[in-house]
This record gives sequence, structure tokens and C-alpha cells, in this order.
Amino acid sequence: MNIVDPSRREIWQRFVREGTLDHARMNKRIAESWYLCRQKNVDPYDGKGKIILESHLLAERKKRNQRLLQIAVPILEKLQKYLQETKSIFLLVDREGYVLYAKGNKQAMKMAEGIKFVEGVKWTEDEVGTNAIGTSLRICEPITIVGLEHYSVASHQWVCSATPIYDEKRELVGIIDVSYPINHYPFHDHVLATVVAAAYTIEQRFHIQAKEDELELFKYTCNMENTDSPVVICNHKGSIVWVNHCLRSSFSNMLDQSLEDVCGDHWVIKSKIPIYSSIHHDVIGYRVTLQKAKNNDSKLVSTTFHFEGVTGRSISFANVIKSCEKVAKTDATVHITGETGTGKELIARAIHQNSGRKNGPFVAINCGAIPKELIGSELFGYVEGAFTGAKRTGHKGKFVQANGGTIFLDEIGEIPLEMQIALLRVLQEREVVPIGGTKSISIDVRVITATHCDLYQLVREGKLREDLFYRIYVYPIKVPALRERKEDIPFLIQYYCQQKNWSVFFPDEAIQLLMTYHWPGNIRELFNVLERVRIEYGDHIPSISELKSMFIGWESQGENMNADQETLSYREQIEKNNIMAMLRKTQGNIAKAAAELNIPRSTFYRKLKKYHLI
Ligand SMILES: Nc1ncnc2c1ncn2[C@@H]1O[C@H](COP(=O)(O)OP(=O)(O)OP(=O)(O)O)[C@@H](O)[C@H]1O
Repeated sequence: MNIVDPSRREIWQRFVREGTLDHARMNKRIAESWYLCRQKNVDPYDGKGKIILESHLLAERKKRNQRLLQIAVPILEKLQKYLQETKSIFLLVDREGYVLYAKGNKQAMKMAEGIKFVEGVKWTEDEVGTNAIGTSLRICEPITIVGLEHYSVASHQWVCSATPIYDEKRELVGIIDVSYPINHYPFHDHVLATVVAAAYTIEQRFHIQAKEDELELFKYTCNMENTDSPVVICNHKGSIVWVNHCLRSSFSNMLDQSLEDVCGDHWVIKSKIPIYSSIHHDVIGYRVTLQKAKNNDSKLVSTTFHFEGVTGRSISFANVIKSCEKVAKTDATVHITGETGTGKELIARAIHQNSGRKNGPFVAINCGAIPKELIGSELFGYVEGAFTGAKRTGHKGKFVQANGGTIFLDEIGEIPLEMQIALLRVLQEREVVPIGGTKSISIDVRVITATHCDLYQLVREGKLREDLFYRIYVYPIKVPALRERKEDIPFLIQYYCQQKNWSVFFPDEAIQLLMTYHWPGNIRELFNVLERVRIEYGDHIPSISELKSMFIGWESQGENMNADQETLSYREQIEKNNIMAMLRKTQGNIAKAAAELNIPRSTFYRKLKKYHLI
């Protein structure tokens, strides 16, 4: 959209007054953000920073982000030199949206002060509406927001380009942003490109420094080998990099895992001494002495949120649990997205079990698994004699069964269009009229939905009503694919072995192999592979080549997929995953898989070729 286009103001005014938007004229990410801001009652007529840290709190936050500042600030200073003509300000923001560093053109800094766009301010979408920093933080993508694309008036005079920064573990650590007043400089795409390139340089620095620190830690371990107490060396993030001889048998699979997770109930920390770098003088790790726990009462990780599955140690899944914890306390409608087998149903159950409705029923229904013509009666029930073949006594629908509890509508995108209006009415009015009946039944039900696909794409394709989308897309939770939380694989293996009472020892190479596979079927597929190993080998562990054969020829697809990943669209990835899952289900029977997926055989073959599956 052109920034001087006068219709821009009209679009913005119409949206803030009436909530209506012409999607064709709007960047999808920005439209999505505007809707979220409206839902969260962000004031479009304000947008000045409100939460500003007091100086001691800002100093503490800077200390916590010292590594980020040390690496990123010199690069931002270089950027400043080369982007002088843009008269911009250059910002570094932590992963919670607090500005840690802001420097640049004097005039621009002064203007920024007017809207409290200063060091210490929280600059998220919730605080100041759609903006490059807050939006990039939420969507984890680079973005430029120009003038009236900002949700709130205070930023309408600005052009801002921001991008996320990840550390060596691919964990989000912050955002860098370049912002300039519109009247200082015309809009240029190259600013975003430059910001992205700078973020890449910062990320490379994280990798290099991690390697340098690791080398230094290893030098340090030379003196530790002969110590008689159990000693662990952790890096600065608390991941184990080395253990001495006292712990080798218990901790051998656990290199690279978090010390706290590994200690579990069995070990307690006796002392933890920081190790400093002789180069940059920061803490690069810890020498930790452990002792056996007494009475098993030493749980190092405690959480008030009860989750039946494995949380592991990935930040991405920890964030999912945090979101669940927050939303479980409310009655808000939740939408869970994630590939097949990632644990969406487990998450939905956990939200229910940690909510005020935990003593009520949890009713799950997979909308994709029910014939279209039966969905209505399954969801809403029917009265006696409603149709030929109906039960004499009538039938209580799932909504009524879930009364006082939670209903989980899996694969919500599969609800036929003609049924969507009825569902919308139930969600709006919290009343159900069974098929063939006239009397409505009031229901008190919390609604959780899930899909494996991009729900808004279904709206664009005309397969999902937009009004229904906004009813169900209130609090979205994205469950990461297993390949995005590979560090959790050893914990999932441990969990599986415990569940099955299977005492087996997986050597490092086996764990590494399982961690390099792409897991299109996610946790479900991991458990299936383990089940095959258990049946085939019992307590004896297969060699690496035997283990590879447990993937029934899917290993090569896994490798291809890494390469494909870059080029396939989200929908294509989903389609490929579905095809692979179905082929596994039908044990490689192509005709059966094509029929199950309702795809003509010739088209199916074309798709197999396209995705390098044959
Ligand atoms: N965090 C976890 N810890 C342990 N087991 C898990 C975890 N997440 C999922 N699982 C297991 O993986 C399997 C798939 O989980 P679930 O059915 O919840 O996935 P889903 O995303 O709803 O799948 P689909 O979209 O195919 O319905 C189940 O056996 C579940 O118990």
C-alpha cells in the first residue's frame, strides 16, 4: 500500500469505528494484528508507551540480557553509520518487548520521546497496537509497518522495520528495529533487508561465541576428572556439557540436556560455582557438585499447572504451557493449531483439567472423522423420531453432554459450510436446539477447537465463515512440531520407556539418530517407532543400521524434507505430511491411501512424485 494514498486514512478510520476491513487491500499480517488489537481493546487513538521500567529495573533487565547487548549493540552502531541518511533510531528489544537500547538521529530521538518510544518502554502489540517490534515479536518474522498501518495514532508518523533474533539454540532472544519519521525519509524496502542482514550477523556471533565458550569450558574440565564427588559442567544456559566419572553411567544420555530436568527427583545441587570467560569475562558456565536426594523431596522444577505429558526443556513448548496456564484460569475460547500428532488433544485436556470446570465433563469430537450428514445430530442431538433411523429415545448431542465442562472440537475446519451457521448460533447464544425439536436447551460449555491447517486460509478459500472464524479464533495456541523441539526427544523417549515399563538403554548415537529425523507424524510417529523397536528387539538395543530400518524407508523422506521445507508452502507441507501419515497407516498401499484421502489415483501419483515420495 502506498503511504501517501489518502484512502489509507479512510481504511484505518473505518476499521477503528466499525471493525470492517477490505482484506484485499491489506497485508495479511497487519490485518490479523489489527483484529487482535481490536479484540484486546487496544486504544487506537492513543498508542504512547505506558509501561516504562524504573531505572533500576531497566538496569536489571539489561544485566539479564548482557550477552545480547554485548553482541548486538556494536552491530547496531555500525548500522547507524551506514544508514545515516535515513535519520533513524536503532533499537534493541528483549523477548518480552522491553526496549533495552535506543540510539540514533537526534531529531528522531526527540520525536520518539514524545510518544515515550524510549529505553525501558514495553513496546508490544498489547501496549501500543500493531507496530513492527510488537508484531514481529508475535509472528516471529521480519516486518515493516508504514505510517497508517500502525494501529494507534501515536505511531502514524513512523516507518518501522523489525526482525527477530535467535541465539545458537534457535531460541528467540529479542528484536532489532530501525524506525524513522515518515517525513525524514521516503519508504525504502532496503531498510528491512539491512535489518534482516544485521540480525543474521548477530545470530552468527551467537554461534561463534557459543563455540568459543564451549572450548573454554572443555579446557576447564581437565582438572575435574579426578574429583571424587559427582561433578557436572553446565554452559551458561544450564545445559550439561560434561560430567565426571561418578555420573557417567547415570547421565550418559543427557549431554546437552538441562541440569534441572535431568536431576529430577534423584539429585540435589550441593554447590554451583560460576566459570568466567578469560576473553570476555562473562559467566560461560557453572561447575556444579551434586548429591543424592533424600526422601525424593527435592523436585527442582515446580509448576502449578498440571500437564500429563512431557514438557521437556524446549522454550517453544514451555511457552505453550505458559499460554495454557494463563488461559486455563479464564473461560476464553481457545484455538489450538499444530501438525498431526503434536499433542493438541493433550493440550486441550490439560486446559480443561486446570480450569474451574475440571470436575465437569471433557467431551472431544473429531469433526473430520464424522460423515458430513451426521455432524449436526452428533453436535446438537436430535429428538425422538427426528428422522428415519433415529433412536426412539432421541440423542443428546455433544454440546449437551459437555454441559458444565469443556467441548473439544478437533479439525474444526472440516465442519460443512451449511452446518457452520448453526454452530455459530450455538456459540453466540449458548443454546442448542436438537434436530427435529423446537425447544432450546441452555448450555454452559467452554469451547476449545483445533486444526492442523491455517484456519484463516480456509476463510480465504470460502470454506469457513469469517464470522465463525472470529468466534473461535479468540486465544490461539500453536503447538510446535517435534522437529522444532528436538531437544525434548530424549525426555519423550524416557517417558515412553516408563509408560511401557521398558528398561532399555539408548546409546548416544541412537538418540542422535532419532534427533536428526524429521518426524512428519510428530510425537505419535516417535512413539510408533519406539513401539516397533520394543516389539522387535525387547531389551536389546538395535544397531544404528537396524534402528534406521525401523523407519520403514521413511528416513530418506525425512532427509529430503529438510531440503523441501524451504520451498514447500505451509499447505503443501501439510498435504505432504497427510499423505505420508496415510501411507504409513496403509503400510505403503498406494491405492488404499489414495482412496482413504479421497484423491483420484492419477493425482495421487502426481503428488507422490512432486513430494519425492516415489
Ligand atoms: N507432550 C506429550 N507427552 C507425552 N505424550 C504426548 C505428548 N504430546 C502428545 N503425546 C502423545 O502423542 C500422541 C498424539 O497426541 P494427540 O492425539 O494429542 O495429538 P493431536 O495433535 O491431537 O493429533 P491429531 O491432529 O492427529 O488428532 C498421543 O498418544 C499422545 O498421548
